[in-house]
Amino acid sequence: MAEREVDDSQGRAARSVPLWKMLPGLMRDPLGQLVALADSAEGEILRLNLGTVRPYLVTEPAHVQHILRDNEANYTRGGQSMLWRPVRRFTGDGILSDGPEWRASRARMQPHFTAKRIDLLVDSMSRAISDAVDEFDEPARTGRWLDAGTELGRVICRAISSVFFADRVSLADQLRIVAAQGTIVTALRARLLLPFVPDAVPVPGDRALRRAIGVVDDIMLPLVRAEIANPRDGDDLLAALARARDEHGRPLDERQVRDDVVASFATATETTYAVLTWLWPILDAHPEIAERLYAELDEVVGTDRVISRDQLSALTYTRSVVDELLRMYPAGWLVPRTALADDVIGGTRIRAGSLVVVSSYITQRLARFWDRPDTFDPERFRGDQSRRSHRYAYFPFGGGPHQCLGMYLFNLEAPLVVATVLSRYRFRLREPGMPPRQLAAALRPGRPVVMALTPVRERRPA
Ligand code: HEM
Repeated sequence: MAEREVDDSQGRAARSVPLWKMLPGLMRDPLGQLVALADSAEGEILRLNLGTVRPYLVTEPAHVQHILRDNEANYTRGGQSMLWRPVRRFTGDGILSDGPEWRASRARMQPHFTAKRIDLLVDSMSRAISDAVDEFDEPARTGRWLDAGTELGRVICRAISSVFFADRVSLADQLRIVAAQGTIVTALRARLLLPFVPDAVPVPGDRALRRAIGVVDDIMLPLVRAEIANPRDGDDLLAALARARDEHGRPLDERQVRDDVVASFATATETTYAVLTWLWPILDAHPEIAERLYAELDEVVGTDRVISRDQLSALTYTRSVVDELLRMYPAGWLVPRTALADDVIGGTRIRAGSLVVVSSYITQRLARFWDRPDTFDPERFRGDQSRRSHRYAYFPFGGGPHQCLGMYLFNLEAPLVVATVLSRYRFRLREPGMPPRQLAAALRPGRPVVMALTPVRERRPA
């Protein structure tokens, strides 16, 4: 199955895996095949031979740490990197790029997303989520089917919009942006799967991508222009970036503001939506875990509408369910880089200019680091068991200087959404069973998750 390249320079050459030989399995279950390959390599770095593109597949936690943190300067997201080049058509050259533009964006945005800053949002976010979840009362009474993804999109927008644009973008426009992002994520699949095709050569999805970017720009650009012309005092990201100055003391141009607000809103909604949509089929498939979760919610939240800070801290099982969701379905499953200079990792030589692929999905399912890796088991994240063998055996939010900016936001928002919905309603899926995984920029379910809700009990008046 694998051949070793001949190389007499420093470090040994990576074992080359001719992926075309595995094509039938790869077509059926690409991620499953890559996990099996990584398991059999026992930590060795592999070179996946896809013909014109030959990425290194790096799965060992210590090697992941080398790329994302210890020698991160050698591994860039800039240039022609897989995933990032097509993503930048939508998000521009700011926070999702690399080099000086990224550094400047990160420095401007970081203060908005610190643990301390996010902690101040507990009460307002909990209220916003409660108000959004109130809208399930009617479909729960009538038994109407709901698309979990669409409904979660609405709840998530209500939860986080104040962080991004105060009340400047209506819920309807936010939902149009979220829908356009869905089109973009899917339209980018061809570029993701065909990283060697230059931008000038059209691939399926290009037209849908352009149209969807147009939808976002039609909403955001006039707004950004108006904010720059008349800066506000607000502490939302849009107001702050519209007031910001670059290192020469000049205001940012409208493109810079648009790119960073759009990039962070898109990553915030897309990832949260993707992870939480997996929750329903998972709970449906594991009634004992669902019961345990309901018991905690019953005890801690009871009939309260708005979850308090103390209640949130007491929701430890809910937290573990979310952590385990992030292990098995990490939305940011693919973290590619391009090596700038030759390097040696664990004795294997990495050649300058080549693509290096790190994947939380693969590492978080390695049998050497995870007992029963394909079993959903929140107990892994409880008490003593939560001690990891290696920091980078679990890295749903990446690591090093590019570590997810929204980690604290997600860690606040996700348990609040889960607890608010499931303390009030039980659900029934229209189509039981786990959906296939859609390999797009985020790891989404490959079919809609449709469900009906029923109220747990009569609600206490507000
Ligand atoms: C389930 C939730 C989320 C997951 C799994 C996730 C995952 C990730 C990962 C793996 C990275 C590292 C990318 C890299 O190293 O190249 C990242 C970066 C990033 N994430 Fe998240 N993310 C999530 C939620 C959010 C939220 C809520 C926000 C809202 C602000 C956000 C904003 C960002 C941004 C702006 C970056 C780029 C940071 C940088 O390069 O400096 N993410 N995320």
